[in-house]
Amino acid sequence: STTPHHPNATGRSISLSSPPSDFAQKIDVNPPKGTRDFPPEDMRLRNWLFHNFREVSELFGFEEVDYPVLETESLYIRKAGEEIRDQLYCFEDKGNRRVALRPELTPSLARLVIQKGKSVPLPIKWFAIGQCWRYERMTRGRRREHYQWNMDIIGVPDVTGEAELISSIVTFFKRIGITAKDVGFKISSRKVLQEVLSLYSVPEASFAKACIIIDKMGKIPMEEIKKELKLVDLSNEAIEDLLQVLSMKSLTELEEKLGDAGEAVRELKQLFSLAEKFGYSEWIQFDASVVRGLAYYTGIVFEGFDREGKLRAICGGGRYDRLLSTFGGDDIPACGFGFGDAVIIELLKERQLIPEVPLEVENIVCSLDPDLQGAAATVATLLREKGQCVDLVLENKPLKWVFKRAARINARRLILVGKSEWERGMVSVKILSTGEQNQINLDDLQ
Ligand SMILES: OCc1cccc(Br)n1
Repeated sequence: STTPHHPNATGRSISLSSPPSDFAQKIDVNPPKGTRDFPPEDMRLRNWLFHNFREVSELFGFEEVDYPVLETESLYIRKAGEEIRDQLYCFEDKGNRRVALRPELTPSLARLVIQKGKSVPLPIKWFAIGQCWRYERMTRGRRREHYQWNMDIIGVPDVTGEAELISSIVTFFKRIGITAKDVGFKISSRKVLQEVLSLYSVPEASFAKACIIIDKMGKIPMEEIKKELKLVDLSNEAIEDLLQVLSMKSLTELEEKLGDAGEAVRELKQLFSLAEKFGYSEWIQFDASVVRGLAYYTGIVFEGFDREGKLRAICGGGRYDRLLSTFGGDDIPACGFGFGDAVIIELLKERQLIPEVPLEVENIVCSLDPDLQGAAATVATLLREKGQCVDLVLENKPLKWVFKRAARINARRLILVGKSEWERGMVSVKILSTGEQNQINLDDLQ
């Protein structure tokens, strides 16, 4: 070839068919701010986590669904002052449509349920694992994407729905070695808030906004909380009473305040009674301060927390009986939860429960002679057709290189295709853990 050869940064010679000025400027090899790559080792851990999400969901009889990561922006436009709205990853597409990268999965679920209408019998039990996005100023250096496991039950009005969902999360925790000593669930109901506010004839429109403000308790100063509650028309008396109720940690105390006639107390008592029957009482506690930060919750709300108090909420969910009707659908009761892929990994690291997820390849196959590359391919195919995993050495490499690769990929067997054996229809099989080596007839290879 007449084109000049220039060694590039890696020392490999490449033929520069065009003048050096076109030589590529090195790109930024990192992913966009706030996003992650999943190289093989991380991907194996993520697959392990998602496999457990899926196994539990299927154990509970839920069906997997998925939706586009891109949705119409209007799905998330709620006027309750939610953080998820402030951080919406939204833009106008080339068709002048306002679209957004989904910040959560529940609105997509509501959209699909309405789309399916009567063709899907109730109750619907669906689960999904999907990447969700937020555009947060990188000042806080937080992630802009995470994967969320969701389970939702549509069409069950009673707290048996929430009890079932919490049971599924407890089942998940147990499967990965997390116990009630590591994690608990704080449980309350937005009906507590509703019943307190109704004592002060607070307008319905203020309810969702008040919830979002209260969800910021512990994150912003109490004076700021009170100021914001005043701005949504709560009187000082209502605010003081509300804050007093929100500090309650016992259902008995709550019952003394609200009486036992209201839905809030009745539903919470029923949920704690069901928890006994499911066998997860030691995992849950009443905590009136839990309201969660999504505007559409209408009843029971819960969040999983690490008892050492070092991490952010592990998961969260609750009842959202009005969401479908706000999208123009029928008034169908619903409950669900979201479980992110990041905090749980931080917890497993804290507890030294990150599992070993090694790469495991059954066979590495290589030819000892360049003329036997085809024979090696035949052997690889024969094994693969029997369901055996094979790493086929694709180039003519010295044995030292092959052994090094076999160790790196954790291969159990090395299959060598040599001239003299091949002529007798045989290959050499070496068990790498013991060094035991035998010549095997191709027909007996399995
Ligand atoms: O949990 C709120 C949330 C939503 C989208 C992306 C990330 Br990271 N976090």
